[in-house]
Amino acid sequence: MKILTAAQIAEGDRITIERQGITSEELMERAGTLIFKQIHNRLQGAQIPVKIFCGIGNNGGDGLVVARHLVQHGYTVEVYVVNYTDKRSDDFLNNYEKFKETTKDWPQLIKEEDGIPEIDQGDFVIDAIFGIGLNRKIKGWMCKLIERINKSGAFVLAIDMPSGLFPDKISQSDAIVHADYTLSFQNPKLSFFLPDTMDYVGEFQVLDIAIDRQYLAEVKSETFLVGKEQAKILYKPRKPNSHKGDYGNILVAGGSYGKMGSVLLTATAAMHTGTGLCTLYIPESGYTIIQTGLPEAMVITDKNAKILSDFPKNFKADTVCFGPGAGTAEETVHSLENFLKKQKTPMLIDADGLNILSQHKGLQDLLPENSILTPHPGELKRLLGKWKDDIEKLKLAKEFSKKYKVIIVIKGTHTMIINRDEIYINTSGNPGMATAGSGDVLSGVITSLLGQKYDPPVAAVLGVYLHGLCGDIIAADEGFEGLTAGMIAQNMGSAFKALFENQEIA
Ligand SMILES: NC(=O)C1=CN([C@@H]2O[C@H](COP(=O)(O)OP(=O)(O)OC[C@H]3O[C@@H](n4cnc5c(N)ncnc54)[C@H](O)[C@@H]3O)[C@@H](O)[C@H]2O)[C@@H](O)CC1
Ligand SMILES: Nc1ncnc2c1ncn2[C@@H]1O[C@H](COP(=O)(O)OP(=O)(O)O)[C@@H](O)[C@H]1O
Ligand SMILES: [K+]
Repeated sequence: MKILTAAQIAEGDRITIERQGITSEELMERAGTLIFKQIHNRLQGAQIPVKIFCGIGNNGGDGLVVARHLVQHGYTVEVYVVNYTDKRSDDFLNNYEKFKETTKDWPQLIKEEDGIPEIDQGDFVIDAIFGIGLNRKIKGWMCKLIERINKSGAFVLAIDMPSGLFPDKISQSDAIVHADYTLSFQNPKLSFFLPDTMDYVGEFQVLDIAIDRQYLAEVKSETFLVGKEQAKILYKPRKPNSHKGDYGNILVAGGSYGKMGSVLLTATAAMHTGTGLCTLYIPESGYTIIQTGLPEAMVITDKNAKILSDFPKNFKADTVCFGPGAGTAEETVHSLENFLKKQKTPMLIDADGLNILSQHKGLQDLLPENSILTPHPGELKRLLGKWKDDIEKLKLAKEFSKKYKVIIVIKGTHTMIINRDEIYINTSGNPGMATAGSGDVLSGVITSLLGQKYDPPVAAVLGVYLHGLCGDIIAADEGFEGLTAGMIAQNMGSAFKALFENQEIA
């Protein structure tokens, strides 16, 4: 699914109105009615005090539609218009009149701090102050209103977006509604997925308001959401008439004394992702650990007992994963440099491999084209330098991706795959995966797909999705706390199976 900018969403509304031969008020009625139905489904007529705060634009208009339906269905509703200016939108005004006609009552106007009502913990607050039209930071008494909403402890439902949040930039103000739930129209917004802003959104659901399908199909976006539907079509079925040589001969290089488990996890994950042949290149002291832990894999040992210092001269792999547990010793820098010089096909660099690249920037020029880097935020900061906010982080990552012709997988709650100007936002995974070694497993999954000749951007996008999906499948049985990286590595097969099953896990 595409992530659209505020301007593209507004254009979608305009085209929909034109092509469907409806008025903008009818589109607003459609949007507001869908929100009402969701609320009505949840509340089932319960007499919870509902307080709706409406701005004076179309987000406020949506709020008034919801308010009218709630009143008509017998809910206890207080409607407030956050009247910071009298320049109200036409569709707001139409619904303002309609509300009065239907309910025989005007909403209450808030024009200053004194007019802000008390909000109790037991209230159900609907935030319809600002949506995608926010174009500057919120000032004055409206900050006090937002502060009161946030401090109230009431359940807060945001319409389209929490007020104060921009769809695709970061607010420098803390006057942002902290929603428990957001019901958004048609396409989710970028800020729903960024670490800086996602907590304001709470849980969210996207409602289909039937924006023109042709417009949605044709509109150009460089930011995409990856769910099961998108991941499924990337999968390449295995052929009956095939042998292990068809599924990649990969090399996993890394490990150091005390950190041999990392490469074991990586290689185990690769084997369970369908790799034909897997060889590990590890310090000599890891030999027994790996041969016992993963009998399917072959092992070549470095001459150094505790760290990598060299590279396997007479070994040719389809792709290489370098870095898990490797450390950053001078000898290991030399080892990575040799791999980079020798490997002509895209490879994957993770963990200490990335730290070495950050400390020895000259090595970045040696990265084979379309290699994949898989940093967590700490590793990314070392690689790119500091950023002001998540939007600048994405800009820096795109610049790095273009300069070095590589793909960057920024790991996190919503892992983002950066391929030049494109961003793919992953939707699978859960907090149970915030556990030691789950990143090592991801490296094994993506390297395996690279070895199976998936195009590097596809290997990254599909690998990240499957890794998260596997985590979700395990968490469904074991809970978040019970989930370990080893379980993900061992159970990757279940993620492939779930790609083609109907039940909704992620
Ligand atoms: N056609 C329709 O009727 C539809 C309406 N929708 C709703 O329309 C919303 C967008 O409506 P609008 O474009 O009217 O914008 P908003 O209702 O989000 O904002 C209203 C106006 O406030 C002003 N403003 C922006 N930032 C401000 C600030 N910090 N302080 C004071 N004033 C500020 C701007 O002039 C803006 O146009 C969406 O979020 C959604 O809720 C659509 O999503 C669905 C279709
Ligand atoms: N809250 C979360 N929700 C979804 N996925 C998560 C969450 N926390 C961590 N992950 C995933 O787990 C992995 C953690 O990787 P990383 O930080 O490198 O761990 P390690 O270094 O221990 O291997 C990443 O793929 C990340 O996206
Ligand atoms: K809102």
